[in-house]
Amino acid sequence: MDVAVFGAGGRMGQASCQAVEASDDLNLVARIDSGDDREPATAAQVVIDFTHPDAVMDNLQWCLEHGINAVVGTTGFTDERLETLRESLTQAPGVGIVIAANFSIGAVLMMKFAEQAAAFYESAEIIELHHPNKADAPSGTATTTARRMAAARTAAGLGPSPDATQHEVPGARGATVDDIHVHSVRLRGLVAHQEVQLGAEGETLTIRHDSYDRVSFMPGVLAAVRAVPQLPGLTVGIESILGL
Ligand SMILES: NC(=O)C1=CN([C@@H]2O[C@H](COP(=O)(O)OP(=O)(O)OC[C@H]3O[C@@H](n4cnc5c(N)ncnc54)[C@H](OP(=O)(O)O)[C@@H]3O)[C@@H](O)[C@H]2O)C=CC1
Ligand SMILES: O=C(O)C1=N[C@H](C(=O)O)C[C@H](O)C1
Repeated sequence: MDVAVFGAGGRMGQASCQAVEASDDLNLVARIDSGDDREPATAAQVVIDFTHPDAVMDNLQWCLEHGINAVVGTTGFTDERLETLRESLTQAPGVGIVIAANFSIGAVLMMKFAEQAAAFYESAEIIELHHPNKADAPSGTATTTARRMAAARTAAGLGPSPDATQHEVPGARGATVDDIHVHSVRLRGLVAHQEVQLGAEGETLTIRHDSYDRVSFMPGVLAAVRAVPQLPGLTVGIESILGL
């Protein structure tokens, strides 16, 4: 299968190019960076996009106009953006887009376990920790985890986590995503890490995932690349591709 990488010179783009080139069944036909002509990518059946939240929607519009499938790891997907893509996909029959906030197997499992556990604990908070060159906060993984946990909590009849704070320095309690507090650490030496902390009377549960190297994302990226031609429309997350 012929593959193009958008954001090829970036951290994830470089790792993706290496992974595609190392695969017997995939052929890297274009490396596209900001300002490059995308024309060489018209030879691809699948585009991998690891660019920037400000660039990704335009890139995907281009893919749809050219009938090219896409595997997208770039963050910044709001419900509105996903709805825009669903509408655009109706004009591009047969084309598939897979978007995942995190392609590492451990992170996919961490999100699933956190969602399962969320219904059983009165308190829940998320701490995400990343390298200091990351453009966005909170991370896409933390936002996705918080939304899934919040939905599970609501379904279980739980309200917001108990919190008697009345006086705080602004930001001390982090951001809130669907009523779940999310704390973002940016630290030289880190790659991508997340801890979900849950608490009930007399016990806590911590679910932690660490990506120490960007190779950790590649099995998930390649599984999505191989699957997307058979997945017309929008697929969010790779759980179904991994058979979870
Ligand atoms: N889903 C997942 O598993 C993962 C997702 N990510 C996400 O992937 C994204 C990229 O992360 P990372 O690789 O660390 O970032 P980098 O900044 O290292 O790389 C982004 C690259 O995209 C290029 N770029 C920007 N705009 C365009 C465009 N319009 N067309 C083509 N290339 C473009 C940049 O070029 P220039 O510098 O010249 O602007 C840069 O080379 C982020 O949103 C990040 O959160 C990261 C890791 C895992
Ligand atoms: O920018 C990163 O590095 C990462 N971005 C994704 C996110 O925002 O969740 C995935 C992973 O955490 C690494």
